[in-house]
Formats: sequence, C-alpha cells, structure tokens
Amino acid sequence: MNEQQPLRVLLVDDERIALKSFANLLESLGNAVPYRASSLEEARQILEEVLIDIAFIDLQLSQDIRNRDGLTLIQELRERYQTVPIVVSGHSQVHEVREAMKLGAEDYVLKTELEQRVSIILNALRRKLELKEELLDLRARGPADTTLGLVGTSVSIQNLRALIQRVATANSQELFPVLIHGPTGSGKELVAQAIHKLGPHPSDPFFDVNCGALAETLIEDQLFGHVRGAFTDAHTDKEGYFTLVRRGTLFLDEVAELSLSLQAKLLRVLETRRFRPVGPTAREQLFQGRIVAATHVDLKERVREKRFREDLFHRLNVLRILVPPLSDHREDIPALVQHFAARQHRPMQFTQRAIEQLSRRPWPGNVRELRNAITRLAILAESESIDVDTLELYLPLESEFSLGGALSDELGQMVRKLLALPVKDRLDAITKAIVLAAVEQARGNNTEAGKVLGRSRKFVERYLKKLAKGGKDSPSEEEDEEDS
Ligand SMILES: Nc1ncnc2c1ncn2[C@@H]1O[C@H](COP(=O)(O)OP(=O)(O)OP(=O)(O)O)[C@@H](O)[C@H]1O
Repeated sequence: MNEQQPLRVLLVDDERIALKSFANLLESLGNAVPYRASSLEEARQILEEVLIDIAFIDLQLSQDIRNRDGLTLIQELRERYQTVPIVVSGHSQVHEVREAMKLGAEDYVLKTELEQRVSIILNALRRKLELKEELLDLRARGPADTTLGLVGTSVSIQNLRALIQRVATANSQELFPVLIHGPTGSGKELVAQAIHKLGPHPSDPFFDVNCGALAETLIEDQLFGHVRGAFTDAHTDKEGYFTLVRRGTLFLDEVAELSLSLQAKLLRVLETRRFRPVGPTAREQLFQGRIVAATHVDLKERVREKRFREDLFHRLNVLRILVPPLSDHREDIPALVQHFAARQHRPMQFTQRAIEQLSRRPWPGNVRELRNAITRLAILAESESIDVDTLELYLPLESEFSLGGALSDELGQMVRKLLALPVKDRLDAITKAIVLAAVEQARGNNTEAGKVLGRSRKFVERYLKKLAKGGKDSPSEEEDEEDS
C-alpha cells in the first residue's frame, strides 16, 4: 500500500470524552485519520460519505443496556461495506462480545488496553491491505484476458464465454435465435458480437437495430426494406437488413420495446424464415441469418402485462444467455480499469488504493458506467497518477454521475424514442403526456399526481387549467410553490 495513504478509522462511542481521547491516541500514532461518531446514525452517515478502512465500535451506544445499535452496526458493516469491524468492550461484556464476533467482528479490544492494542491492530490491517493490493497489482499487470472481446477472468465471465462458445458453434443447420438478458451496460452487445464472430458465417454482416430508439415505421423499413412506390418517398427499391444480413447476425437490442404489430411480423419471419418487403408488388424472400435479441427487462413480466407476445417470447427463448451485472464480477474491475485506461489518449496510472476503491463502488450502470468514469478521469484529471483523492474530486461517491448511470441510460433511451415520434411541438406533447399519465396513475388526485411528478398540487392544477384553455405551456418554476 502507498505509505502516503493514511488509514481511515471510524471511532464509534456515545461518550464524547472517550471519543476525543481515542482520536488523540490515533493522531499520536500517525498515518491514520479518525472519524468520530457518537451514535449509529452518525456512523451510517460517515460510512455513506467516506470509505472507512476500519471501525472501532463500543457495543454500549446508549445508557439503556438493551440497546443493540453497536451490534446492528457490525452487521451492517459486514453486509454492505468492506470496513473491518473491531469491538471495543468493557470486562463485563463477554456475552455481547461473543455475539459481536458471531456477527462478523474481526477482533475485540478491551477499553483498558486500547493504547497497547490499537497500533498492533492497525499495523496488521496495513499489512493485509498491502497483500491485497499486491495481488490486485499482479492481476492488473498480467495480460488481461480479452478472449471474445470480453475482459475478465472471473468465474462469471468465464462461464459467459463458455456459453457463448456453445451457442455460437452449436452444430445445427438452423441458426437458432438467441436471447441475451442482462442489465443495462453489462455487455449484451459485446456478447452478440462474440456470437457472430464465433458463428459459422463471421464474414457476413452484423447489423444492430435499437428497437427502443426508433419509430415503428423506421424499424420496419430498416428490417424489411421496401419496393419502389411503396410510399410517397419510395423512389427506388431498398433492401432491408433481413436481406442484407445474408447468413450473418441481426442484433435486436431492447427487443421488449418492439411494437405488438412488429412483434407479430418478427414472429412470422422466425417461424417461416420468409418475409416480404413493404409495398404491394414486393415478392417474398428468404431470411437466412440469425436473430440475436437483447433486453434488460423481464420479458415474462411483459408477457403477463400483454405487452410482449408469448409465442414470440418462446421462439426467442430457445437459447438464453444471462449477462451478469458488474457487481457480480467485481474481481474483473482492476483489469477493466486498465483496459479502458489503455484506450485513452493520455497515460494514466492508478494507485492500488484507487483501483481498490473503484472495485468497491456500486456501478449501477455496469461496465459502461465504469468505462465512462475512466474517460471522465482521462479528460479531467491533471496528473498521470490517479489516486483516491483524484477519484473523490472527479468521481464523488454520491454524485449523480456515479449513481445515475443506469437511470440516465434508461432515460436516454426513452427520450430518443420520444424524440423520434412524428409529433409537432415535441416538448409540449411529451410534457402533456407525462402530466396526464401522472394524473391517471393518481386516479385524478392532483396532490398525488404532483407527488408522482415531484411537483406541487398547484402545479398540476394550473397545468390542467391551461390545457383546458388550449394553452400548451407548463406553469413556470416560480408558480410551482408548495401547497400550504
Ligand atoms: N466484459 C467486458 N469487457 C470489456 N468491455 C466490456 C465488457 N462488458 C461491457 N463492456 C463495454 O461496456 C460498454 C457497454 O457494453 P454494451 O453496449 O455491450 O452493453 P449493453 O448491455 O448492450 O448495454 P444496453 O443495455 O444499454 O444496450 C461497451 O463499451 C462494451 O464494450
């Protein structure tokens, strides 16, 4: 571990004087930064803001001897953080200490021997972190396994590669469809490309259609093509992907967003291997390629909601591949960081603590969010060396950037779809649709509709009034004051 990086030590004790003298002790030992909490709530708050390495927890966090906050904290540390919990106890608390150890406390120290034991415990932790970092270093320096374009050596990624291999090379005349399921940004498209490259016809085309981003008519035209005269602007014949793909791969991303009418048409193609371009004079053709469909939503749920055809679901679901969220293969994060860093226009060297910190983060937007984070650092960080402070400056833990990944991805897709709608004054139309949907969801209760929108009842009322008068604008921010 980098000697410059002091340990972050959380001290939890309801007695402020004890806290202060413990903090002084730590400061006198050097190379450790104390964070003080006098209650469970304060401790939780600090843990949300700072990556704490070790916590010394007094089990008795209240005058009430039945209080179990210390034990709760130990349990939370074990479940949600990588902080090492150490119990601080009095002589008479044997029973509680035993319970704390069962919950996952790593060690305990008697209040009377704090001075002698604390530096031993901290040095042991430093050594442990050093070894862990050396291991991470070795992994990161070794050649990254990028077989099939997928970086990672975790069991999840190895299983994924094995499954891709089996699916792509299945000994069958027919190119069975494949359904890829996984959260946003997890690598579904990469998997589809790998299936294509390993499949029997890698030199035929790979086409990618985002079913969530285009209007229905555009998707239909892209897939089926048209003949001259099929519609006003159809001056010539145009071949669609079903033709152009030959024996290659047609990747239908966000397949759950396909309209019901296109779902019916796709089903027919899958069942008969035949399709007809748009236009009355079009002749039926043969589809020879493979459909690889991807989704991040639960298609069975969509079937239950009657938004996705059950017969199409079963057709697609013959060969299914699950792509894991990044949180299921954190051990690949060091290699992924090096992989994305190597692709930047400037050199970047991550300190071991920075890599370790990146490995602990939640990454709700998965590998894409990690990739974007590295790009962001490449643009913003001044120095070649990226340490924990640089991360905290440019990728703060609670930032919208780090936590909004999945959300902003989904929103982005919806917005692209909305913007493709053939509607005049799109912004007004979209606002109107959202407000009316909120009112409908709230069954006409404007206060509830306001809550759904994150606005006040008055905002909703004014908006509806303006709509009734034929006005299109939403009420201004100033008009959106809280209800009294
Ligand atoms: N295991 C991996 N190794 C290397 N790069 C990866 C890996 N997984 C994902 N990526 C990269 O992460 C980014 C997002 O991946 P991809 O577009 O395949 O995700 P997706 O699941 O299709 O996303 P969406 O649901 O938004 O369509 C891409 O740049 C991809 O190359």
